[in-house]
This record gives sequence, C-alpha cells and structure tokens, in this order.
Amino acid sequence: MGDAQKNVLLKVEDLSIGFSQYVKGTQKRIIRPIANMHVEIGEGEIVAVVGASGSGKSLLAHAVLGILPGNAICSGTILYRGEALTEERKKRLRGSEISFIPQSVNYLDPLMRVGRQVQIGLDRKTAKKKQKELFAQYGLQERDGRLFPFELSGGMLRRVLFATSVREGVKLVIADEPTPGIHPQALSEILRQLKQFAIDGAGVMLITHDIVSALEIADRVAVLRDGTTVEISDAAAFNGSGELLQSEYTRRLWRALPQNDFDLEWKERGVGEAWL
Ligand SMILES: Nc1ncnc2c1ncn2[C@@H]1O[C@H](COP(=O)(O)OP(=O)(O)OP(=O)(O)O)[C@@H](O)[C@H]1O
Ligand code: NI
Repeated sequence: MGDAQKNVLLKVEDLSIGFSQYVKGTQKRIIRPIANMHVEIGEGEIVAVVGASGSGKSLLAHAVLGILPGNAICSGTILYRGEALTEERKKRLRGSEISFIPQSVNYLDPLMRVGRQVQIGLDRKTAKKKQKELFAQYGLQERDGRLFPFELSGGMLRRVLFATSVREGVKLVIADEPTPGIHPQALSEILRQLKQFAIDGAGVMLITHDIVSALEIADRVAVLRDGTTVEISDAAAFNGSGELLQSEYTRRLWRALPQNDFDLEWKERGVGEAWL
C-alpha cells in the first residue's frame, strides 16, 4: 500500500497455531506449524501471500475465518475493522462480509447442483439471473448449472468456487489458491474480479504460488516461510534482481523464478519449482 491514509481492515499479529497430536497412540505432543506470523490488509488493498507448500498460508486463512480444525490451539491478535475478530464474529461475517475461496473444491456441497450453490447468499429475486451472469463470466455453460460437483472438471469446479465469492457487500476476500489449473482467459477474469473487489473498497488476501500473476494486481506481498512472516514488501520491490527486497530468502526465491535468470545454482536445486 505505502499509503498510510488507507484504513487498516485486517490486522493479524503474533499469530501462533499449534495442534495437539497423539504419537504412538497414547503420548500427546503439540506441534506448532505457525509462530509469530503477522500480516495487515488495508481497505481497497490486495496483499498476495506467498510461500512454499507447508509454509502456513492456508492455516493463516483458516485462522482468520474461524475454520481451524477442532484440535488447533490458536493464539495472537486478529483485528478486523479495529475490533477483535472473535470466533462468534468470524462466524457471523463468514460468507457475507468476509468472503472465502477455499483451496480445495471439496468445500462444495457434493449433493447440491452447482448452479444452486452459486445462488446461495445472492438476493433471492435476482439470484438466478446473477448466477447465470457469473457462469457466463467464468466461461461456464448455462447447462453446467444443473450438474453436481462430481460431473465437473477440476478447473470448472474452481470457477464455480470463485463465482460463489462474488457477492455484494463483501469487505474482505480471502482467496486460497484460486487459480491453479485454470485456463488463461478464466485466470485473467479472476484477477480482474479480485481487482474489482479492491476498487470497490474491499481488502483482498490472495494466497498463491503464482507470484507472477499475483504481481499483476497485488499492492503488497507477504512472504511466509516455515510458519512465520519473512517479509512484507511493496509489489514494486519484486523487480529486477530484487535489490529492494528485504530478506535474502525472498531475493533468492524471486531470482529462482523461471522467468528470472539470476540464480542458476538455486534453480538447479529445484528451488524455483518448489516455490511455484
Ligand atoms: N490439521 C493439522 N494438523 C497438524 N498439522 C497441520 C494441520 N493442518 C496443517 N498442518 C501443518 O501446518 C503446516 C502449514 O500448513 P498449510 O496448509 O497452512 O500450508 P500451505 O502454505 O497452505 O501449503 P500449500 O501451499 O501446500 O497449500 C504444514 O506443515 C502442515 O503439515
Ligand atoms: Ni494451502
């Protein structure tokens, strides 16, 4: 953002998440995949959250949404519009003011036709019309609306999932990997819609492995590593050889991207692929 006048919408501070697990049947231990994580999103701002697989992106999203598994122990501060985001408040805002595009298409109801699922939460009088518009927008056929999730391809399901997030009155969008397996036209439509959310004043958390696409729309980028925040930089810092980036870790990842030819040693070790 680099723009101090914008109001902070979401502020996550000192987030830690642990899980109690049983080892060898009886011994209980706590693993702590997230520690001291922080991120901040302003109104009208898009923050891309990037990091290797297992770095804690989805857990961060689930903590904000209040959908961590039952054995999770979560501590830290999550403020939304300046007030503590309590579990009760999360529940109330989820699906209305706070919109979520999950990483897994398993979040769709397997027993409900997909057209119907996109209509949920829309104004009842215009729901059908709006759903048809959304389908057209994301390259889905009208007849696809009558199908059940198992009858659609993975890429189609991703587009259905995305369509369920497009609602009026959304103030915070949390998109967890909305684009893998999506053809270029639908991808640019999704990026365009995320940008539109921000133009309309919403904050957007865009979790992704596709940093190159994310940089097309992101204001800032938060880099996670092993469950903690390594750095948060303006999108503009992801440029050239990355000299404006704060950490060596981020710089190396940036340089190891296929399009960037700076760090061949890391590339040979496959770091760029792990990142993507
Ligand atoms: N329910 C759970 N119980 C125990 N550990 C978990 C649980 N869920 C996630 N973890 C661990 O927390 C870490 C972060 O997981 P998370 O799903 O947030 O990663 P991610 O960055 O979203 O990865 P990906 O890019 O593959 O989606 C991983 O090491 C994972 O094994
Ligand atoms: Ni994830």
